Amino acid sequence: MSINKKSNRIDLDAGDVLYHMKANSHDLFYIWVAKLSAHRMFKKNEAAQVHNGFFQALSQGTSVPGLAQRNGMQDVSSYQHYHSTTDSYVGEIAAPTPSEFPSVNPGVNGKVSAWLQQTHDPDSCAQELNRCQLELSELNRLVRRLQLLEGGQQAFTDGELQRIISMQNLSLEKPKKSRSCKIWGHSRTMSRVEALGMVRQLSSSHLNSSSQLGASVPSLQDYVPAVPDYVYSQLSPPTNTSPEGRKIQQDICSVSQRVHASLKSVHDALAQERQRLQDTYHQSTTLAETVSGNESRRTPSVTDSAAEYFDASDGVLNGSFSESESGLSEGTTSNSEPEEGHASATREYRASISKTPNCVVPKNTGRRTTLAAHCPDNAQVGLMQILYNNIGKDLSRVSMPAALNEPINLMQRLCEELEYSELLDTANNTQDPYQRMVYVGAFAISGYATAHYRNRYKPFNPLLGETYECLREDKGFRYISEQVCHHPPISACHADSDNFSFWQDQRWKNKFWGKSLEIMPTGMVNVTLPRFGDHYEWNKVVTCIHNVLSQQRYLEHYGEWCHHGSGLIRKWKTTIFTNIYIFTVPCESIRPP
Ligand SMILES: CC(C)CCC[C@@H](C)[C@H]1CC[C@H]2[C@@H]3CC=C4C[C@@H](O)CC[C@]4(C)[C@H]3CC[C@]12C
Repeated sequence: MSINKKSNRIDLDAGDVLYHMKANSHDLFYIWVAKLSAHRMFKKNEAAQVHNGFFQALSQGTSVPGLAQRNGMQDVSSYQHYHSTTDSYVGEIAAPTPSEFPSVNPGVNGKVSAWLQQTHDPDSCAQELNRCQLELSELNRLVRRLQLLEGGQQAFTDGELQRIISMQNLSLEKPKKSRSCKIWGHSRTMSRVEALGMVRQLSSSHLNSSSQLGASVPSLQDYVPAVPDYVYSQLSPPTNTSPEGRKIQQDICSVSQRVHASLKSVHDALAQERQRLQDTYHQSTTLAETVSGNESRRTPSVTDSAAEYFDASDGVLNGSFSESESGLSEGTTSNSEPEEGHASATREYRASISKTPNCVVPKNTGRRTTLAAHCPDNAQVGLMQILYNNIGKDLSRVSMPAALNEPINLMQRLCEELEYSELLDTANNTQDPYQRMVYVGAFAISGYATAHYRNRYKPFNPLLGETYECLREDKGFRYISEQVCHHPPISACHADSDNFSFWQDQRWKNKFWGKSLEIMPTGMVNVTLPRFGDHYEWNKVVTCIHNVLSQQRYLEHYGEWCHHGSGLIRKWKTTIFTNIYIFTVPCESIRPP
């Protein structure tokens, strides 16, 4: 979690998802921060506690608290303790010392806690059980009311029971073809005394005090099966027909169904967790067989960096790290394929637009079609190790191996945002202002088109004062840019053509979250269309490099994107999930008077 007091912002890294929240007032901000901190502390303790339970269970070979319920309720006391601590939001149990679990090393402990932290909703079971307890109290109340209604008797005494049994001529012999006996699994006939004892216990102790209900649940389950249906049902023949009685019966029915549903969901959740635990266990044992000596490696802590790009340093390659660690092995060869595919698609597209009458595209520009140098294979670069060695440091000061770089700098990369400048040409030749806006909007997101293929290398950070110029005769524009600030890095650029002018000065802010890296651009992008005198302006969305250290690296672009055009003001809310879909929702469209 990171907070920004000035802007009342809270950023939360929840593993797969990053949440960005902004409180409307300072008070609200402080309340949120206090609650989130309390929650985080609680979660930490809870993880330590459950973790503790798991290891105790593993080392002692007993069942886990909570699961114990299903395994015959032997461990009810520990379950209740766990439950009560989660309720009161107090985590009194400290993480176990390594000596408590001699068989488990700290690395594994850390992994298990991390695993537990990722559990979908660890306290949903506790909530569900709480709800269940309330429902059972309600059920108890309803049953008692029904009893009162039916005869004003709260519980059966020995004498009363005997009287009822003799009066009603109840049979304590098991009926031969009874189906109910199958349900409870009884194979012998009960004696009169046994039946009376059980019914008495059931009626007096378990249906009496609602406050004890939680504690009595296990014994209720123990006893209820002991009373065969055929005896119990005969004790209270369905004589009651009053509307209130019927209503209570209906309520009992619906509350029981809810209890059943709650218990079922708890059961499902626990079964799911069990499965997950099993899977993780299998995975880690297979991994442990292939990778050795990983104990000392920890996940890097979340570091906040106001800086952006790392200067490259040659020869810092560390070939000793495993492929899985560097996260760059996969796609080394396959990566070229999509690049090629993309290049040929681009060529085809260019060929198709060159046929359009509007565009005059010189066929042979003499420009190179590929970069002079190939990207080196950076599969062996141990990013993890580099980050470990620099935990807590400002990442902008950390030297990164040049093998991580593509052979272009950031200003060149920014020039690629003009790859689909035909959209602006078309906009400048479109009469309908709304259509123009659409073309400009399409151009604004076209800059992200390569994001899917380009997530393995980073551009070089330009030096202060470095310039880059690009003449695109084929597209009819010229582009110039300069690095105007080194710390923080700010690149300014300007492009001109007959159909448009384009300029931007972007400052990049980075946030490293441990698993992902967020790039937050600040500054506006501007486009003017000379034919109509339109001026469009928009901000850039956040680019997030997910799984920055692993093989499943992918880029995601998200955020609110406001797009203003002269004559029209349109706000778009845009979320772009690279490789999946681009989702743009126009929020407002106002034509000023
Ligand atoms: C080498 C590994 C570890 C990291 C790779 C980082 C790559 C994917 C990062 C580093 C710099 C990033 C670029 C920085 C700035 C911009 C401009 C923005 O308007 C669109 C995204 C874009 C173009 C980013 C795309 C992703 C990017 C290229």
